[in-house]
Amino acid sequence: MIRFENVSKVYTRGARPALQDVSVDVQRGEFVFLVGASGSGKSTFLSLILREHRPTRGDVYVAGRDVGRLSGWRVPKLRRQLGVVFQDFRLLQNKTVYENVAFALKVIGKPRSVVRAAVPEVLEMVGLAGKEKRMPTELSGGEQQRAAIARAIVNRPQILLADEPTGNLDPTTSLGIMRLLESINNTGTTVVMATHDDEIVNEMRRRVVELSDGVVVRDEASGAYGERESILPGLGRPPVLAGEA
Ligand SMILES: Nc1ncnc2c1ncn2[C@@H]1O[C@H](COP(=O)(O)OP(=O)(O)OP(=O)(O)O)[C@@H](O)[C@H]1O
Repeated sequence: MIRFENVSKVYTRGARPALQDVSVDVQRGEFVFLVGASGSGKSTFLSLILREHRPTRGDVYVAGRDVGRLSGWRVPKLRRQLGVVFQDFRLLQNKTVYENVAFALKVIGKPRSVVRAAVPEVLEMVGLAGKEKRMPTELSGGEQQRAAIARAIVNRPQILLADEPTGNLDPTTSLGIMRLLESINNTGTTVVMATHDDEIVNEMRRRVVELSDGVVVRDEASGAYGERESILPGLGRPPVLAGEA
């Protein structure tokens, strides 16, 4: 579904590459955490999928298309296959929850009948039924992120990209957001999530791709946030219930 083939990205000539010879293959339906220190290249990785930038070397394939070589007029079609959520939610502040989600469909020309059917359904799915008329400022952080996720998936994209979606949320709220992302993934949507949230990565036990200075230093099928687990066995693992061991 997403394939990076020997991808390097240099933003400024002479500067250190933001990504260096990155090769990663994400299958349809996978859930992948992108981890790494600040500046390691996570956002750059996502921006190449979105064709916000083009690779300096190598190729990025999304749903079979070489997105670096896509002509400009095809980029909107690519982006329709991609839902995106951010740490800071990015809701339109002068629109209600309903309008925020409906807007995502209207701008791509969906007829009113589709909007009327799809918006309540997706708001129900993310747990915001009954809060359609609230303005973003009348929602908690977790609810704002749920609204942003609803907006990202209302068009049923094949891929959901999330850049630090729990970065502004407390641990309990974050867990709720992760359960939601998990349920979206369970419907077949491929999810790639950049995060610093070690607790969540350790809890979820999904594939982990770790970047360090733009280089993939780890790619584990069912990984933890960091290597320290191998030093401190048991850390971050779910507690073993009595009788289970
Ligand atoms: N638009 C840009 N122009 C120039 N350099 C950039 C640009 N975007 C990112 N960089 C540089 O590329 C490197 C990787 O940055 P990137 O934002 O991808 O890292 P990150 O892992 O997402 O960091 P964070 O966790 O802080 O969001 C950094 O050195 C950064 O300064």
